[in-house]
Amino acid sequence: MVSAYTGSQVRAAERPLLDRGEGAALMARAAHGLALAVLRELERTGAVYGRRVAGVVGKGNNGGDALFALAEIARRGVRTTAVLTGGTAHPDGLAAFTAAGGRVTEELEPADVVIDAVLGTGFAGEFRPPLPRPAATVVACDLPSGVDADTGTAGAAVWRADVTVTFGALKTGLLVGRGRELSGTVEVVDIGLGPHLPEPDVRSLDDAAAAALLPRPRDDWQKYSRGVLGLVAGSPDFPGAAVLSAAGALATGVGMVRIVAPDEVRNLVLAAHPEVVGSLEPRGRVQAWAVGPGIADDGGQRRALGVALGSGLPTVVDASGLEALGEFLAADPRSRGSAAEPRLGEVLARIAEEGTVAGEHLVLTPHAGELESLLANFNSASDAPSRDSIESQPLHWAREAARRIGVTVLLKGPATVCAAPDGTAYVQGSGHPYLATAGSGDTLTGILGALLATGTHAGGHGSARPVELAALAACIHQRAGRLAAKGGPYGAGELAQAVREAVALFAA
Ligand SMILES: NC(=O)C1=CN([C@@H]2O[C@H](COP(=O)(O)OP(=O)(O)OC[C@H]3O[C@@H](n4cnc5c(N)ncnc54)[C@H](OP(=O)(O)O)[C@@H]3O)[C@@H](O)[C@H]2O)[C@H](O)CC1
Ligand SMILES: [K+]
Repeated sequence: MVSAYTGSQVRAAERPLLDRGEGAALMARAAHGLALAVLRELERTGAVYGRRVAGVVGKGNNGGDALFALAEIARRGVRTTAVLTGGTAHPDGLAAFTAAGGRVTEELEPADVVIDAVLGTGFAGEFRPPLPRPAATVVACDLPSGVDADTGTAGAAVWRADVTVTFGALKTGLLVGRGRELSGTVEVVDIGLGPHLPEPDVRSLDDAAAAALLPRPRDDWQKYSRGVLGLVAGSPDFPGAAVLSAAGALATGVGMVRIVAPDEVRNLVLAAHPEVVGSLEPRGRVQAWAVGPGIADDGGQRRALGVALGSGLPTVVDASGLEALGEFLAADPRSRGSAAEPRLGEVLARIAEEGTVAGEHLVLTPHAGELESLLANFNSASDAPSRDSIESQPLHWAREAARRIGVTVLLKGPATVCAAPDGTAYVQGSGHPYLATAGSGDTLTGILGALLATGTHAGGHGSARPVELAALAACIHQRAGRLAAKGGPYGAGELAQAVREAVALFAA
């Protein structure tokens, strides 16, 4: 499991050590880690001796780290220079730098590697780098200067780093938003903060954590104990969405898929997957629902949405299902209140056959545009975010939507953010650009539906939270995207085989 922390969490973790007078030791560890990373970059591209490294150095401790690192690098026979952007600089760092032969310059001198150390976690407000980004390899000290360590937001001119060497713990802002795009390869240097770190702000599943979460069938289970997924998907205009989501579910592993769809859609699904059973209206018991890919604006599928939402079972709502949900929210005057309430449950109680409450078992899987409409419908329009702000602050808005609506949210984007109503959040950011293809989302809905059916009910794996399974679904989907991309671009129809391979990797 990868854990990430806000800038303030890391600064609070440093506090007891600084109070014990260990600030210089912390900075020495940070600087040493940074120096090693820069030396590695030099070695990767040739010799070390005689090369040139320049620092763009601010007046705070971030600049201090860089000056100590430059001093260490200079002792390896590298020519080092520094531009001091704040007029002053960390006094001990500057003394070490000049003692090692480093030169302060007015202009940035040509260099093989440039260290970006204008600002670190002390950054607040707005920032425009004092110089244009050089063509050299850029190594960011702690984080690219001007990236907000908590949110990942950054001004337009903030430099893109090739490598970011971050100290003490991974910062949330390097996982999401522009911070993710600007940080390049991220390396965490341990400076001894471990015992002082709180619960992480966000987590990300690595392969081991994904493998531990993956529901695995037991020898003595039959298809019903493995879990049955009810899939409400496809319409005469979009029959393929049903085929792709069924494929995603089957490739992930589930006891059975029951599809609720019009005849022509069912026939198509059955032709591709004869093991699927189906009907026009919801029939038979299921352990989870997946609702929405390609559904039409007709009474039957609306009713099925109501049945799913009213069942109290784990349910993923995607695509057209989200539109329908948005209309329900908009139509109910009680959904137009303050930000914190009313809860979705009050609205759903009217549309469902049985009363229900919203809860983390409902997983909405919007992209930024869909979340914009959902929140606009849910709130008084005045404090609903624009699509742009959702895209620049995906973690904030996924969390906020989960809290306001009272559900689990999987927000799609360059990095997928999964958030539960209590603020628990996961970020999965290792997809492949080819994954952005028509039908890819339908496959994801199938994957998540299967995980909810097998991973949350009492007869199954049982203990996983929907937010964890949402993160696992994103992780499987992204791994599948990378596996499928080996041979070049692909259509979503080819993803299912790669989903099976990804699941096999995690199950091994
Ligand atoms: N604390 C430690 O011993 C360790 C710290 N590490 C490194 O330190 C930085 C954080 O250092 P800090 O000095 O707190 O802050 P910065 O260096 O990031 O920036 C400080 C100054 O920048 C100015 N500032 C803030 N926002 C802006 C802005 N938008 N534009 C321009 N300038 C800005 C601010 O000065 P003001 O006078 O304007 O308030 C700050 O003084 C951390 O990132 C690590 O790199 C090590 O990890 C080791 C231990
Ligand atoms: K920096």
